[in-house]
Amino acid sequence: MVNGWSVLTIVQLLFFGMGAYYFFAKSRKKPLGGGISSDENFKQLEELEEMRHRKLTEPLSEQTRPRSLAEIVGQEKAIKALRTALCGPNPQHILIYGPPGVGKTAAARLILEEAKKTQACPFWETAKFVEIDATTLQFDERNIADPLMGSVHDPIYQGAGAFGQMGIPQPRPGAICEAHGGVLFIDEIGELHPVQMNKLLKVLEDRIARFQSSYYSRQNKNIPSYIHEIFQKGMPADFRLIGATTRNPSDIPPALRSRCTEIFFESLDEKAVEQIARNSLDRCGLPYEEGLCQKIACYAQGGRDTVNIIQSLSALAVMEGNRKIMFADLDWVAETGRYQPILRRKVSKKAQIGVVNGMAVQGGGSGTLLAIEATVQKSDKGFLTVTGIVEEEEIRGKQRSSRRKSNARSSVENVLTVLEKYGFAKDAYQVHINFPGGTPVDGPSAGIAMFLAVYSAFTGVAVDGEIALTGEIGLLGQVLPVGGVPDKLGAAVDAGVKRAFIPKENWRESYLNLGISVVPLKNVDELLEHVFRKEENSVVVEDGNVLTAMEGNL
Ligand SMILES: Nc1ncnc2c1ncn2[C@@H]1O[C@H](COP(=O)(O)OP(=O)(O)OP(=O)(O)O)[C@@H](O)[C@H]1O
Repeated sequence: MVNGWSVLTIVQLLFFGMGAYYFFAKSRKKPLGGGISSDENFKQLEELEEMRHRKLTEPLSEQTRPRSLAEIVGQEKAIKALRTALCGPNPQHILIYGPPGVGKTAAARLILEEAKKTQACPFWETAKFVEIDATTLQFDERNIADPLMGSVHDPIYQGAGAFGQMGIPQPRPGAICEAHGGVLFIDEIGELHPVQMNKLLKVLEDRIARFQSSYYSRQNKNIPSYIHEIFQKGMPADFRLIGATTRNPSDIPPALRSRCTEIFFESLDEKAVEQIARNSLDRCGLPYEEGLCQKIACYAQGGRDTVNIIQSLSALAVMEGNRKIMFADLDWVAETGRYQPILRRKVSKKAQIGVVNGMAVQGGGSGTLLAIEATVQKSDKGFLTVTGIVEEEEIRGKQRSSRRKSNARSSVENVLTVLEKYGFAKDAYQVHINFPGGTPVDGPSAGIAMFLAVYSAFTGVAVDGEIALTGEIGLLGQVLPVGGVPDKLGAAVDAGVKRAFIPKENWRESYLNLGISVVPLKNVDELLEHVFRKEENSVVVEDGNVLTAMEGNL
């Protein structure tokens, strides 16, 4: 009996086990949504999990990324402006301009956390920083997928799932909704398609994301109430925008600019690059030869270049088993990476005839010094040659574009007219003005600098090498205001300029703290008075120290 019971029990258990296995195996084979069997699903999940565990070491660029605003080097003014714009009780939308690799993205990534620490700031602890790169956003006219603005997954699509079968359109929120309550950072914002830009402007205005679909009907009872609400009232998209760009402000649509606080990141000077190199090398933990950071600054334009060079140096040290990074290693990295030594122009202490330093702004809004050379020779008939400038400019309008003679070229002609007041006869001289160095000059702000160069060449009086100028010239010799003066003065300070001349209307009290003498001008008479009045001219011009434009070694 006992044996009979146990045989029956064993048989029953056997049948039960087989049944359970049958059902289990069947359920694994049962297709999931999208026609994938659960076996396949398990397999894919396992592969994903394995991929997640397989990690390479953290790249140096990650290790050296600034972790606080204090670690962003050489951008003190811009960081202060960023704090002012975002960390107060009423945060603003922001546009950040600047050359590549100088800390724009790094600063944007840190500013929201900084704002959260401020008492009055409206960002919640959970506020998100959502980052998107405009160069990767392909504009899709059919609006099937839009990671920025969001899209609607209509029931006609394959894989629209259970909702699709019931004819329900499904709104898919984009980055603007994800960033609700926080910050939306759009890198390279200047690359947005004009249609995307217009949609973004609308969202900044309304702070709502709207969704539309021809499959949506208010009467459709199948549609869940939350989807009805999204179609009827939109989805909240109240965020602060931070856009970063390497383009010039004039390339950004005025409608966007007018809604944003504009902040300018500077190109990094040698000292800043050295500091970034020192910080990064310290984080690598490898000793290095004294003076290596200064040498890195000869090759690196900005922070990204610096970090890349150090990444190669540390890899080389590990590969060759070196204990210390040496100059020779840097030479090898520079050679194989095709890094060119950077010419950081310092002004010459020598006074020169027909050579002056103009102050200019280049792409991304950073300041630079520009040499301007002039020669004047007696001739039977007047002749003007200008080299190194943009001869013609294209003006692009909405409907059409047109070309005109460049502002710089017209400005040279103004200069010669003004010089007539000083005894210069246009018809009796051959004048050649040159802008060496390959920086394209396309604006009128070199007016007074060209005037001084030609005046010097015409009179044979040398100009102090440690002065620099910016300002448009009017036909009556007035000095007219120009843009970018703070950046221009920054570049003048870096290049060792002692006196800088600017239009009176550009004057600001803060220029008193620059450590150089900044002189405001109303007209070119004042300029000549300041530059050539003996007692004010700090440079004693000895004969052997005077060069002409042709002899001058710039
Ligand atoms: N001013 C700086 N101070 C410290 N590190 C910097 C600075 N600028 C750049 N770096 C380093 O270079 C890396 C790249 O800089 P970042 O991405 O912020 O440049 P960017 O200005 O946004 O350039 P892009 O316009 O090309 O996006 C940073 O992660 C950081 O390691």
